[in-house]
Amino acid sequence: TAAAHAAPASKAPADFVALSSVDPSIIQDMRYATKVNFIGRRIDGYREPLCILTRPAAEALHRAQAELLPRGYSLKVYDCYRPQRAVDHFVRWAKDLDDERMKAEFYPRVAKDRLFADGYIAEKSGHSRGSTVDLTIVELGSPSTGAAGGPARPVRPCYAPQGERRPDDSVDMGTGFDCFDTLAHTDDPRIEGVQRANRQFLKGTLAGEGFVNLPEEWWHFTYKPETYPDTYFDFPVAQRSLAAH
Ligand SMILES: C[C@@H](N)C(=O)N[C@H](C)C(=O)O
Ligand SMILES: [Zn+2]
Repeated sequence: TAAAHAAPASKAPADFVALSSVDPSIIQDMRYATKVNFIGRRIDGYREPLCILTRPAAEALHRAQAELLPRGYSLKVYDCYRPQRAVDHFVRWAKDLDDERMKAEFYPRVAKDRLFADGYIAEKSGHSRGSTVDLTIVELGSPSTGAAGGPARPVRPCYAPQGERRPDDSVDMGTGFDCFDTLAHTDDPRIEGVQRANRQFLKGTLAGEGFVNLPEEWWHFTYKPETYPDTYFDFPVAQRSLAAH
């Protein structure tokens, strides 16, 4: 097997693009640039709430979006290219077993020291290779929720019914984004009816454009073939990291 390459450069290669330059209609709700995520702090390396991807992955999302818009739906991305320093932040956080500030919402039923072993977070992530994306589907016309905004509310598990868990304009996928729980497994048999149909709608639409789903997470997809199948980039998430800047 080919060795994994680290890429320390502070700039992205020329074939990385801002998704908004390829498709401005795809909604962006970049959780790791905010405190609304499983750590509860902004993640290292996310300088701006910006979706960056390799051009082929961005163009494939654009094709998927072109199928969804006439049907009254839009894609919404939660995470795209993820610098290695962000993954290192996840790893550091995971070792601090005393920090469970977001457990009650994001991983109530999984021990913190199992999150990597159970496949919910990776020490070497496909996101750092630039062709992996976390995303959902939004029905056009739904009131935008904005992850970081909204009034204070009681904390509820990410697998609580849609009307009880953290507000999100996503169609009902049965859990929220980054819900580290077996209920987030794409084909979990307890997910039925509209929720199962919504997961299949997302997976089927993206599969048609070359994306492969991670079975542990209904929201996680990798475009194949990857432009950089074994390079883990570390440039920050910022416009100025991109060649066109
Ligand atoms: C952390 C979550 N959003 C995710 O992307 N998990 C996979 C396994 C990864 O870290 O690559
Ligand atoms: Zn992911």
